[in-house]
Amino acid sequence: MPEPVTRTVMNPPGLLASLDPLLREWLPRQRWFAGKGRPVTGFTPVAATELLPATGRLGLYHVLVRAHQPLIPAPVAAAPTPGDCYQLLIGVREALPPRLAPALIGHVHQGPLAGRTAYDALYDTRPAEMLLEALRSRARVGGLRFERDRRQKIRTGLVPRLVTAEQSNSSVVYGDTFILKLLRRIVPGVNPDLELPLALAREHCPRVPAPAAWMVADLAGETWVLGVLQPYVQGATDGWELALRELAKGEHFAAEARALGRATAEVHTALARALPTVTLGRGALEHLVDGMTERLEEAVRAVPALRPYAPGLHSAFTALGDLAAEGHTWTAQRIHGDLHLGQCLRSPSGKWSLIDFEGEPARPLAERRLPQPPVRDIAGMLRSFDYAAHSADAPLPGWADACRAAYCAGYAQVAGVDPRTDAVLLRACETDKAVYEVGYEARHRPDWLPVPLAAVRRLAASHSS
Ligand SMILES: Nc1ncnc2c1ncn2[C@@H]1O[C@H](COP(=O)(O)OP(=O)(O)O)[C@@H](O)[C@H]1O
Ligand SMILES: O=P(O)(O)O[C@H]1O[C@H](CO)[C@@H](O[C@H]2O[C@H](CO)[C@@H](O)[C@H](O)[C@H]2O)[C@H](O)[C@H]1O
Repeated sequence: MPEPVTRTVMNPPGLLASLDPLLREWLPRQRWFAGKGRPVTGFTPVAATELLPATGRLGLYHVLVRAHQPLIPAPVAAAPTPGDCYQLLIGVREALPPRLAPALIGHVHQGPLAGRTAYDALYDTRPAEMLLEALRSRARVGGLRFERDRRQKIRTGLVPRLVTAEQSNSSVVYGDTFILKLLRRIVPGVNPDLELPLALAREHCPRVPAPAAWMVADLAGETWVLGVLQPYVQGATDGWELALRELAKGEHFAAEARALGRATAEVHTALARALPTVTLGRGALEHLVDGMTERLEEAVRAVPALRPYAPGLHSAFTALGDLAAEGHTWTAQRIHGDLHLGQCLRSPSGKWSLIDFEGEPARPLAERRLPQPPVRDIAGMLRSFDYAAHSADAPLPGWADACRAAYCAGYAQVAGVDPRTDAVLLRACETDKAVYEVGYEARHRPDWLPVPLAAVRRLAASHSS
């Protein structure tokens, strides 16, 4: 039985001074670090809570820290503003056992923790168990508040393991029953990664695992969402893996794409019931077009290889602006915001679920919570089929086109409207997504840059022709 969190010391003295030089080195190397390309020059503590004192065999600290990054021109598009706040769970031991070697942050040489070893405690069993216990028992620990939906039973004794897949955040699976996503870059306010799954649960939408518990910090009159616990879809394969597997076998994926289209439409329909929808008139559409144009300009500054295609890409946005000027309107609603094959899980029985409603991680929270035309999500999925086709060792001609058509047809079956009939909007959204991907890949995975760049070339040519 994991012990509940019992001891809290807010802002333990000297903690950050001990860790500062180590975090400067370690933080930028983390996959989930959002400020890539600019050095970290220091930290401001936002809140630190001692969960276990370092006097014992294991010291444990929950730390919210703002990373200082100098204001130099950002190397790629949509770089976050300086001073992003990160959530860390830091363990401190005399020495690390070999199983925790990948978790090493460093050996502390100064301050009250000098002589000890700091590590990312999410890799460790006991700290992960303590988090689950805190969620189960609705604990309050300093400024940390753990909440749960009492209708979902959370058993004790579930064995934790850290998910090692590439992620924007960090997740721990408990006994193949629950998965806790700890958000890494955190912001104050309502987080769509909790808000939307809760809204969908209220609508009894079976396509999204309903939050079982969540963890927040109450700081200076604001609530910061720190983590969400959801039922774990056992034995699931994500759409990206599955698509690549089928491609490797030379198989088509249209039937699954159609099912994914239906699942997306079910989620959109439920979101439109659960949360307000709005009509986007001329002003709002001009704003949308301006946003897409700015994003393109920013991406061109950051990735000069985009420059020759900018006029062709831009024409997709002006075409949308022209329709708005003619008086066309669109309905907007809350959407997923960053939908791609990796956000779709297929259970062994063939049921598709959608996960990760955080939206595009680099966008400001307020923007991520705005109602959007649902075609934005569809554009994301269409791009994803293209990504998969480009990532295959042996390309299958027509594979992506067949998936794209089947996905739209599946969507139309449920939603009653085929996204392809909205060609100008769909094209603008797909172009915007490809531009976003160029920025994303340049920052996180430069080797992947050719994939969205190939799409950019195609999209630019189709707009200018
Ligand atoms: N409810 C779930 N059931 C099974 N696996 C899940 C579930 N939620 C997330 N995962 C797995 O964890 C990974 C990361 O989750 P995700 O929400 O996409 O995190 P991030 O925002 O960090 O990318 C997913 O790719 C998926 O493999
Ligand atoms: O899953 P996240 O919320 O972290 O989303 C980010 O990372 C994705 C990659 O992991 C990125 O998606 C891009 O690559 C996918 C293949 O790995 C592809 O299926 C997507 O279509 C493509 O956009 C996503 O853009 C980014 O926000």
